[in-house]
Amino acid sequence: MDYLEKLNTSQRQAVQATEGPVMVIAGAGSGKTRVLTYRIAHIINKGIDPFNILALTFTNKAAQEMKERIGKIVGGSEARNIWMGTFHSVFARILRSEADKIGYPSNFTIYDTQDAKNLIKGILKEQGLDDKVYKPGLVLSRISAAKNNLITPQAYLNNTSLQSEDTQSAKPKLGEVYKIYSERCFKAGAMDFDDLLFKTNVLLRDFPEVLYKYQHRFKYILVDEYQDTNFSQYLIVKKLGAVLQNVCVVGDDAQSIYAFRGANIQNILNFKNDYPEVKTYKLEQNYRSTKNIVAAANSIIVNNKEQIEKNVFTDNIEGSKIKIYKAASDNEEGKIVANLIFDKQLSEQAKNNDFAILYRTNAQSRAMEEALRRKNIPYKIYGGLSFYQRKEIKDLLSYFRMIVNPQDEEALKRIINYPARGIGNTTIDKLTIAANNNNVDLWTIITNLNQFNTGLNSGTQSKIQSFVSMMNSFRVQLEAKNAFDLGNEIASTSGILKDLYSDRTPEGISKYENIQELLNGLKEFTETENEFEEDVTPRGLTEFLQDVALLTSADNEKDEDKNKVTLMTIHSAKGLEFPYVHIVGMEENLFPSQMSLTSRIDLEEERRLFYVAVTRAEKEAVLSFAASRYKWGNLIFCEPSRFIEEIDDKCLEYMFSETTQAPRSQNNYETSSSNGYYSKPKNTLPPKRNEPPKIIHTTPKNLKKITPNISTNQDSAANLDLNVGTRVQHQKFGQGLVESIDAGKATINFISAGKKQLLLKFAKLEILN
Ligand SMILES: Nc1ncnc2c1ncn2[C@@H]1O[C@H](COP(=O)(O)OP(=O)(O)OP(=O)(O)O)[C@@H](O)[C@H]1O
Ligand SMILES: [Mg+2]
Repeated sequence: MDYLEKLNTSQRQAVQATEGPVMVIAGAGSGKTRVLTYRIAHIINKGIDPFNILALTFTNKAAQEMKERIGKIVGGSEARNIWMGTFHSVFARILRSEADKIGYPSNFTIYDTQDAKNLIKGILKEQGLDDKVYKPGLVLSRISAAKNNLITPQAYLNNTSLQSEDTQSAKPKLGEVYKIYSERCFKAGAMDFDDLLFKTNVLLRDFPEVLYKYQHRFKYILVDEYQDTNFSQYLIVKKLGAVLQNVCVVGDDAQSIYAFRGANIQNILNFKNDYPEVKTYKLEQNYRSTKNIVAAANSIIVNNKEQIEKNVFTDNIEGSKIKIYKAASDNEEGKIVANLIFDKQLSEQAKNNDFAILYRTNAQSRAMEEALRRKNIPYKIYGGLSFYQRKEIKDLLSYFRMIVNPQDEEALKRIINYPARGIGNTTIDKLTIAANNNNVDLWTIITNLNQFNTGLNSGTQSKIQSFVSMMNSFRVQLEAKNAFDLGNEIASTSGILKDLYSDRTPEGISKYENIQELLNGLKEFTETENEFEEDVTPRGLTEFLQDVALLTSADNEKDEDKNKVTLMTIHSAKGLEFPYVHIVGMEENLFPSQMSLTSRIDLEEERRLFYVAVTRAEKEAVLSFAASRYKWGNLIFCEPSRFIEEIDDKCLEYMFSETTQAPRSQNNYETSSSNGYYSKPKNTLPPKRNEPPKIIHTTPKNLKKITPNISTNQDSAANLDLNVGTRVQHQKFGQGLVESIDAGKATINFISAGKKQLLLKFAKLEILN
């Protein structure tokens, strides 16, 4: 039990109190996430099957890291079987296996924000509503808020206060848009992100046997960052934990920063009401940061009226003060930060990945990126447009999506005329009207053109028909081909590769390379083996899409990104830590943001955000602000943020004086080369283009190869008398029911592990009935 020695007394108590409800509300860096990690390891060491543990984290990457750490403590490969991930990814998995109950196909599509907005735009157009009044983003956040509070479209329409609120804001039709939006998603076999939680709630509410099953499967439930759960998430945890009550939540009310997305700090207070027996543990020692940083953070957060009182101290060193830099402009701020990072790397032998630059809004990254490039400092940006949201990637993925689920209308609209095949917007509008009039989906219309009155001429009809036959030719291969082979075929046959190859602008070249990168990803996905040699659950496009749809922006990190400076918004930095943290844009109207200045509640949320930012730092936090910056094309003058003044003066060091406009380190500026351009880092230069397009196949290095060991297992397999309906026991997957048998392969639905396809000649199965 030596791992328990790596915890302080209260951490250890929280880890060892495995039975019954437990809550840990404690300050930043006090080891809450560490407690969750060790607690899970401890539960496994007590003999609980990892399949019976549900752990919900803020990103999938956090889940991955936690699993690795648990794996090191408990040994073996058991940790991989824990049900761990974000709320969205865990419940998407559960919804897939229960989809039929709520009328969805198990291969339902997950609409991202962009798909959802496009759908809303389409609905507004059809309904003749002005999208300047009904701004799609705003409509979507209203729908999202309704879903997260479990308000159905019908309940929305019946709710007089919601209705009058909408009427007052000149948007009386919002309820109807919500209703049509939900119907369209359903018809398209699609769920948006909020649906993943909303429908889970519906499932657990309307199907007692399903609720019972998961209540008993998840014997232990753990939630990190509990302060940022919304009502929908709160209710799922409450329902699942209601019987066994082994629910452990950890969080920090001072770090609640997602109220704008429906997170509800009340969930912490509710927890005590729901579980009167709850054991609460205080963690007061910060292990992350220097005394100076902890003192600064404490002095920030006391300005908030609404908070649970906490005492946070640290035994770490005093550390240097928090330095504050002033820049004349946002570009100069970028240069200052890049120079400071450069200098620190020299003086402290710091690595690139020891640094993070945090900002309030994504737009601020530009000035930082430019300055880092000038100094040849490698960096990576989290958030912003992730790889999978780039246009060319979404186009190809839309082909995949339609092949898996042909009802997926947003995917269909993206690709029916990409690459161009003469099917214009008017045609798509006509098809949409026909679909709505007949209450069917678009795919039904285009596969049965002669049965519906679409008003399209025969030329257009035949173009649509060739699109349909191409898609059908892909669809028939879905089961037989692996993700890479089929994906590769689609990229060439659809004409996407050719289209992008013909574009020789730098953007075109980079798009082409992105597609190659996606195909490499498919190759790797295809070749990654399932853990057991008998497990031949296919790795096709269906499985690939399931993995991709739920990646959060923090989950996209590639190996080559490991040693880079991190640029991210403060929101996405939650839970992370870095030796050196730069918080930039410390200006009024930017941080705190303009929108927050009218109410105390919003201002307090901004202050919590600042608290989160400062507490990411281990050794040093550096603040900077610009005296002017461009906003919407206009130069505006800025005042330093009020948050700077709120920090205890003892913790601060001002690196400028009001008379000298420029900061001290100005002399270090690198002058730009004579033509005013900087050179790009070598690895981003486009490749030479005199060779024909070529897809590069990478094979992951650490791939283990199967050496089938037929002789030892064949005999036992031959003796097995398996039939559909036979109950079996597998050494790792536990109990399951045989659903089908085909050519030496059985599809078995395991109670804990879900559906697997196993090769019978290898599978060590025991028959139970
Ligand atoms: N008892 C301990 N001994 C040594 N290091 C510890 C101990 N507890 C926590 N740490 C370290 O302190 C750092 C902060 O811990 P952790 O990330 O778990 O804090 P947290 O409370 O989850 O922070 P946040 O509120 O930012 O999410 C980590 O690097 C962790 O490994
Ligand atoms: Mg944490």
